[in-house]
Formats: sequence, structure tokens, C-alpha cells
Amino acid sequence: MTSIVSVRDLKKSYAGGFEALSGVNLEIEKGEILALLGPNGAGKTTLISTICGISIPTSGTVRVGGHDVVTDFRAARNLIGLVPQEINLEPFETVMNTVRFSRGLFGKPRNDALIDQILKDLSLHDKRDSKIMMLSGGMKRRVLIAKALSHEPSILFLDEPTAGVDVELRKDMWDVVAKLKASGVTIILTTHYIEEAEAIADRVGIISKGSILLVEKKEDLMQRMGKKRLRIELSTPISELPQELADRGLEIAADGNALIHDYDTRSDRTGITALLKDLQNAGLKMTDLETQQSSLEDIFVDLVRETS
Ligand SMILES: Nc1ncnc2c1ncn2[C@@H]1O[C@H](COP(=O)(O)OP(=O)(O)OP(=O)(O)O)[C@@H](O)[C@H]1O
Repeated sequence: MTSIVSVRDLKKSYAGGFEALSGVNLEIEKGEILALLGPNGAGKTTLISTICGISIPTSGTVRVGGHDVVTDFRAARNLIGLVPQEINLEPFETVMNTVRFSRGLFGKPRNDALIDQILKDLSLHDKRDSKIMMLSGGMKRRVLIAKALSHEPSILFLDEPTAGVDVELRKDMWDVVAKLKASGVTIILTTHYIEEAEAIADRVGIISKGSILLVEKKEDLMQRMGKKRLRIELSTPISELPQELADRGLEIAADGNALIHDYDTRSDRTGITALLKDLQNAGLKMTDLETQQSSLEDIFVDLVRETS
């Protein structure tokens, strides 16, 4: 694994003593899309701001492309594009000038062909000469992305890029993110939308109360999502499993009135048909069937609840 961002024992307390990050360790791989999920106030924005060198750590270190974000701020920051949560644009400026100016701030030579291409990719090209104040909220969000990309960063941070945007724009943004990934850009995004993490992330990190609870490959989480639980209500309670059902990995519910079968919805065979046949052969009568799915949302809610 090649880490492009390395966060070690990072703590951040704000003036007044509130600890927003309490010892975060995180390695971000070059070229991956990492989604950071967490409830309001979990510390997502603080973490991003600290990695970007905007907020100074209380202790611990952050290295970006091998550069310490505090002692080697310029070199680290040059590698980073940041799309902030808040829209902070100059209303009387045109789209083109806004993006051009951002590039200039990084000391890069003017390159209008590149900016034209960025605007095209973000479906903003026809607005290049429009004043910011003439744009819709969604278009302003696209301008924020264009600004962040103007100096050709190799790491892009998107802080809740799709908060309050419509479904179509959200889909457009996902397309832009996929295209950037294909060009080798590492992308870190924060989101409240679990389906967004499911749609585009390679790995998912869950953050709560200033700590990272887990960082896992999305497929592994999806695997957990694929787990389903079948509950078979019985007409007569049982205390032990009949011989016919001994090898099926079943559990008897605490009251003896039901059998519990956990299975993977993604496998070709769930074993349910055979199980029901064996149930009949064992002379057990069922009165009801119920299935429950554990989703990424369940995992998320459980994890976050455990830490509260
Ligand atoms: N400048 C600040 N001074 C004091 N406390 C702050 C400051 N900025 C953030 N906090 C606190 O730090 C905690 C983490 O905030 P942060 O904005 O990082 O959370 P978040 O996960 O991004 O939340 P959201 O999803 O609501 O954007 C919150 O309790 C917040 O009130």
C-alpha cells in the first residue's frame, strides 16, 4: 500500500478545550476514493481542515505526499484541492475569472485551455462568462469544484459535495469523481449519504466523536450488508434441534418458538428451499417467516450508538 496521506495520533482541541479529534490514525492510499461517514459534529470537517493545513493540530502529525502539513505547508498544500462545505464565492466575478484566480493563487502559470476543459467536464462551460450571482446553488457548487481543480491537485477533498443538491447533480458529481479517479487523483469525501459512499467509494471510514471507528473496503462492508436473517416461527416450541436440521447452522430463539437462520443474499444458494424441506421432514410446522437485512446504515447506526 502506498500512502499519499498519513495521519498519526492526530488530536485537535479548539479554544475552550473542546476535543474535536481524539487521536486519529489514518492512511489514505494513492488513487483511492475514501468516503468519511459520520453524524453531525463527528469531526469530519475538522479532520479535513487539519489534513489540508488550515487548522493546526494540537498534537500528532499529518504528512501529505511525504510533506508535513505544518512545517512544509506550501509543498503539502500544492498537492491538495479542497472543495469546502460553505459556498464562499465573489458574486460579481465571472466563473472563468474565479477559477483562473484560484490557479494563480498557487503560483501556476495561466492556462485557459485547462480551465476550459475543467469547466466543460463540470458542465459549466456555457456559464464561463456569467457572474457568480447569476448561478443556481448547484452551479455554484460546481464552481467550487472547478476552483479546487484549477491547480491540478493530485488529492481532492470534497466536504459534503452533494449536501442539498438534486439527484441529477449528485449523479453528475459522481461522474466527475469517477473521471478524476481514472486520471489518478486521490479523492476523500465526507458525506451523510450512505448510498453515496456505496456508489463511489473504494473504502469507507466511519467517524464519531472525534475518533475513527473503522476504515474498511466497501466490498467488505457490502458483504456484511448482504447478510440476512430468516426467522421461522414455529407452531410448537422446541428445546433442541431435530436430527434433520442438525447441520444447517440454525439457532433456536430464546423462547424456543422460532428458528434463526443467517445467510448471505449474494451467494448463489441461500439454502432456504432445502431448509424448509428439512423442516417439513422433521415434522415441524411453521406459522410465519420473517427476514431482516443488516445494511451499511444498520452497521453505521450500531457503531455510532455503541460509542455514545
Ligand atoms: N472553530 C471551532 N471552535 C470550537 N469548536 C468547533 C469549531 N469548529 C468545530 N467545532 C466543534 O468540533 C466538533 C466537530 O465539528 P466538525 O465541523 O468537524 O464536525 P462534522 O463532522 O464536519 O459535522 P457536520 O457533519 O455537521 O458538518 C463539533 O462539536 C463542533 O461544534
